Amino acid sequence: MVRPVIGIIGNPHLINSEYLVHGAGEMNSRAVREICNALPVIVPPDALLAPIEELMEACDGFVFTGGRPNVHPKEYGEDLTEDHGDMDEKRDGLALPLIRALVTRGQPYLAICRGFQEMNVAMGGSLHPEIRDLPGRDNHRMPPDGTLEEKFALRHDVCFTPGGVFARMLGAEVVRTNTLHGQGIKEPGPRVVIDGHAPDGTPEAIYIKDSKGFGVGVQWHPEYSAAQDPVSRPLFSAFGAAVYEWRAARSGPA
Ligand SMILES: N[C@@H](CCC(=O)NCCCC(=O)O)C(=O)O
Repeated sequence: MVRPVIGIIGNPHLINSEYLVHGAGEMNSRAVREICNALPVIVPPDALLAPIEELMEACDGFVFTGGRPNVHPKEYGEDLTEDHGDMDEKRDGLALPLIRALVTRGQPYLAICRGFQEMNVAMGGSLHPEIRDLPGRDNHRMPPDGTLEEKFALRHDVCFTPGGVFARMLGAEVVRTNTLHGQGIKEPGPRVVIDGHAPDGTPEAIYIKDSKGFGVGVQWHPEYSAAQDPVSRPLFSAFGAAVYEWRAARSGPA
């Protein structure tokens, strides 16, 4: 059986402070393989190496992964400050136009954490550089120390719009998630629908109004222990079903 291909947008990492590699968390590939039943392919986060037109033909769907560097504020019309932390303009240069093209085409994608923020910016929204500094907001950052299990521990609820896209897809109006981010949505893009919030009001789940295809973004990390998590499994399953439908519509049943 020829499985659909899901492109997993990677991140740059320096090995020994000198050797640049492009990679993505194994947990993303595992969720794509085990739940979506698709072939995971890690995509270099550089549009010069992986032009989006070629990517959209080579892959049936995409996962926009998390990443420590932030989206450059110039992408939403703001000046860079120290608060914005590290940047990755090459990834911005691939992810933002790719998301816009996927929305236009109706090709499936799942946006996670930085990917969620890229989705909002790509569609005309803005970000706040440090949401824990906002009145009434909690600290959503990854614990600086501890085990991976502690860093990805479930730490807050997400409340979905009753009867909305996420509530129907995940079969619940309130779910429990992890949280590993410092930035967050400030203003949603004109077509960005915020369908889920944390108790402190932080946007946690979005989709694009009047989209032709499957495309959702989550601020948390559903890829962690996805096969065992009651929220992650239906999320990746719905994404996988959309990718299979895309593949079947393009070239017959996979
Ligand atoms: N940089 C953004 C997005 C956060 C994110 O994607 N976190 C996952 C990586 C966690 C880590 O390696 O620190 C933000 O901080 O909001």
